[in-house]
Amino acid sequence: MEVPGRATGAEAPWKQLSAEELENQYCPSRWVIRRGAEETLKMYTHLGDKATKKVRATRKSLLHVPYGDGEGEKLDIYFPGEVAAEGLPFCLFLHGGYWQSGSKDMSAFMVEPLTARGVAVVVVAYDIAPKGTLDQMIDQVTRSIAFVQRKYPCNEGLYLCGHSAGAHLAAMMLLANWTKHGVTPNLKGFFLVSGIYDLEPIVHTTQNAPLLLTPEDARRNSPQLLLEAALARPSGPACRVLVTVGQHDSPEFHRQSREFFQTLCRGGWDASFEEIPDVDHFEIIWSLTQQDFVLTQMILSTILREL
Ligand SMILES: N[C@@H](CC(=O)c1ccccc1NC=O)C(=O)O
Repeated sequence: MEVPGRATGAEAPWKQLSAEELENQYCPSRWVIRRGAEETLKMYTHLGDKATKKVRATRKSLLHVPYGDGEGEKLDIYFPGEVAAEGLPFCLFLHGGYWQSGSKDMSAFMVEPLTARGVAVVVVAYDIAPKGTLDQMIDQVTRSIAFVQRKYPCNEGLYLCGHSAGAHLAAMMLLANWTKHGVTPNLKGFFLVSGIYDLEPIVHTTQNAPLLLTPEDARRNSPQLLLEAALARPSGPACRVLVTVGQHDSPEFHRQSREFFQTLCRGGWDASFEEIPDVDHFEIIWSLTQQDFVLTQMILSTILREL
């Protein structure tokens, strides 16, 4: 089946936007509909904090586990039962915040509903900018996955979920070269939520101030370009990729998700695309605290169907 996409060589659509409009399109809080931008960002922090405190008090967990020697290379593991069991599916979560804000300590959104259904959740920290560069973050995420595979070799599957900038980091793992890590992680699925896959437009926005990405850095770290060039299925055959975007995400975020999905299809990946109704860029992730949220259900049914 021919999947429609941009013809090679055609000008990228974002290049036709004015500097002001580009800034607007890549500032997710300007597109929220139910509350103001500032109130939304506060609520996101508050709900993340609250969910994290709650699961740390109620779930069996291993907190601040080092996956490398760096100060920031830590992860939290939350278990479904009373014991730190091994033969479980593990869902690793990568928080968003434009690679410059957020932390694992306010990002345990999906922990309660997933652990309630028998899935262990790992919330991964990485060094955000300006401390970390994008190349370092990608390397850290790669090592965190190798670490979990090594620690739990009898796992029932590793699933990777990322939000926004975290979805970018997760998507880069579709292209990871595991040979130098001496372990092949049992990756069975990717849940990419409101992500950015082509970083080039970011270079021309104020979001780039702490990141200091050159156009070359952006291209080297863009899964959209890397997959277009590879057009192959780099990972195991039984790996599913769910690309989702919020109904109220900006048109550029919609375009990025749709084009990434189309490229995945062309590369032979088992990919699907869902626009999640009635949510903005932040509601899409904080609603994962709810068992009956449509995206929580999609994640759970993907993981549990595989068992
Ligand atoms: N300064 C941005 C914040 C932002 O983009 C963001 C915040 C929390 C979680 C994800 C985000 N976006 C992408 O990583 C804004 O105002 O929308």
